[in-house]
Amino acid sequence: MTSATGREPLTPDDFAEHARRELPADVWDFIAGGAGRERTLAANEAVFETVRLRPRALTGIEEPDTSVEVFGARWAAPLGIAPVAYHSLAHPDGETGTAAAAGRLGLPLVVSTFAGRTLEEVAGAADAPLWLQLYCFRDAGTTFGLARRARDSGYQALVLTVDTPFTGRRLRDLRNGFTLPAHVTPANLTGPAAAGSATPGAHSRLAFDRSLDWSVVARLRDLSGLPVLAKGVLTARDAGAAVAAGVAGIIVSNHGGRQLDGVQASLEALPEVVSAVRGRCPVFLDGGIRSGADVLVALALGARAVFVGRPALYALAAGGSEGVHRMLTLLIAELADTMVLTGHASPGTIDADTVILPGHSRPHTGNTAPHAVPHPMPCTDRSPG
Ligand SMILES: Cc1cc2nc3c(=O)[nH]c(=O)nc-3n(C[C@H](O)[C@H](O)[C@H](O)COP(=O)(O)O)c2cc1C
Ligand SMILES: CCCCCCC(=O)C(=O)O
Repeated sequence: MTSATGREPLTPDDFAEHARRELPADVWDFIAGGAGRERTLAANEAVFETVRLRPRALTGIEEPDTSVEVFGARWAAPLGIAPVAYHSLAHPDGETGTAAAAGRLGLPLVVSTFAGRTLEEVAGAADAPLWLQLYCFRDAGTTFGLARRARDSGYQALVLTVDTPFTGRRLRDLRNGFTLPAHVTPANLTGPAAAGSATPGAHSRLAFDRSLDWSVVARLRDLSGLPVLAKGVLTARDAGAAVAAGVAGIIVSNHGGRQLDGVQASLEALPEVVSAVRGRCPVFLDGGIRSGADVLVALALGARAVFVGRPALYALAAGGSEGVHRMLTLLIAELADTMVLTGHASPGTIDADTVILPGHSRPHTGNTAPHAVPHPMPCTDRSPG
């Protein structure tokens, strides 16, 4: 697991560089790419470059405790792995390798509806919390069957993806004519819900249920007995609808820039959602997290915890399960260092005054409570990557 320069990877970007060399070009494009002109994809990472941290000196903190409690479970850090389809595209270790790596570190994994391993196999490979991400199929029995299997095999929550009536227009995949290699199949699906020979985009248009409304949250919760989170919320209006529908949590996400190109970066949308939720459920974030400092910034703007998507697949491609373990270890170490240097002994004290947002020479000073909501993020100026 060495980079082009022959060195050990030290950051998620180092793993990405390795993965780019390892993977077939069309597989790299499927993972790395976004929708349309990839403006939102670029914005997700670029927005973190615009936030400044405020250090604190002589705080006496020797070893910070990075752990957080989520739905009664202790995570070793406010960090988990976002649902990403088909880990076996990146490495034969697949989702079981990712789950084992996350589990060794006490971090959660959200398993995709389009996992290449069965829910039960993944549950057997991990000690840490598992959540199941759900897409809702036109055949509702398929969706509800997945929810029941998750409950029966010890998954702790369901994550309903609400931003995907069909997958976005991913131009790289269209230009490449991307289809899945024969060995990569959705292990938990059969019949019309399984992708068959169609491209992922075409299959989603045939199989996903576009008639859904927010009442599906209560149906999933009632039949599984599991908490249901909504993933893909970017506005106060949708946050209010999600809370009214009874979600246990919200994941602020634009699907890694793969759905509606041109929407805000996840971090830009976070303060609006946190403000609308008013503490009624925890708010999480994914999109563009590439360092421990990024984790801290998202917490300062109100996230309870964050998830990484592509970095997990890149690390898997670079070094299998060990690669994922290494990448997560680096992120936790970076977070711990950043906490010491900004004066936080635990995630619960990371507040809005820890950061300065673009356009503000001084930090927000009105409310120093943990997870206070600072000024809205102004739009950032950027070009597609
Ligand atoms: C290759 C790939 C596959 C994905 N598959 C799913 C999926 O099956 N379900 C889902 O809700 N989100 C899926 N996502 C979106 C991720 O859950 C997450 O929102 C996004 O990757 C976060 O951004 P990041 O990659 O910058 O960390 C996928 C993302 C990628 C890159
Ligand atoms: C119909 C198969 C689609 C897999 C979708 C995975 C996903 O969400 C993604 O962003 O890609």
